[in-house]
Amino acid sequence: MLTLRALNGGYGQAAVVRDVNTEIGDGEIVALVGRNGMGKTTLLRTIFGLADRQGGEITFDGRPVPPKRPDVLARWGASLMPEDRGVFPALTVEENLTLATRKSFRPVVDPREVFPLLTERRRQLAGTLSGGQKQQLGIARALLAGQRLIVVDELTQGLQPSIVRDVVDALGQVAATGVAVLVVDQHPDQALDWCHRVLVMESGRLALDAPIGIDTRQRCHELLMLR
Ligand SMILES: Nc1ncnc2c1ncn2[C@@H]1O[C@H](COP(=O)(O)OP(=O)(O)OP(=O)(O)O)[C@@H](O)[C@H]1O
Repeated sequence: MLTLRALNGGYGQAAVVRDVNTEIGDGEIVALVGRNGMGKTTLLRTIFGLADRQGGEITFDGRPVPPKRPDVLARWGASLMPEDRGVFPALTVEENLTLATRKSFRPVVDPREVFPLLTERRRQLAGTLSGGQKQQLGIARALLAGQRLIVVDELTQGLQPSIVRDVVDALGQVAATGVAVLVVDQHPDQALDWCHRVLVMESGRLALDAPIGIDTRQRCHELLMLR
């Protein structure tokens, strides 16, 4: 579904993402991990046309994705929750959810059931929510808009463990219907427990791209120096 070929990206003259090649299939849940500053966010931004594509190709369901056109991927059913959560602070919670809703698509998991708080606070301005509450709203928006692909930068940022479990469960249910999921997680150790495949970024390149298994875990630990 999403294919990256020899992808380079960054900001103006600054090259950050270098020669990334990978493919994410229907229903696959992929974790993108790496130490701080290794280029995870820039890779996501390059895919979505929010950073400069400096070379390479991106295809989505076989169609070439033009650079600098976030609207195209959105129209094709891909959603991104960026690191800053991407909520509209001057709109209410409900308005934020309505804006993310697609006319012809209802996700298999209702984000309002995953995050009851969003119903309780539906009339509150999103800018007045706490960090963890904004995170729930951002993920809910990504679930509503992600008909084919859901991408979340820093999935567990600010979330209590019980909510993380609900989110992971929801993403699993969504993926079971064929939606692909790509998440950056600041707790790679946890992500390895529930993702199907892991991408490890080092200095803008993919140092590892492998299904989760005993060898993968060990290699990941070495690359991330978790032990
Ligand atoms: N707007 C920008 N202009 C120039 N360089 C940038 C910009 N944003 C990020 N960078 C640089 O790109 C590199 C990769 O940053 P990026 O945020 O993609 O890494 P990351 O792996 O997501 O890190 P973190 O886990 O800390 O968010 C860093 O060296 C960073 O300083």
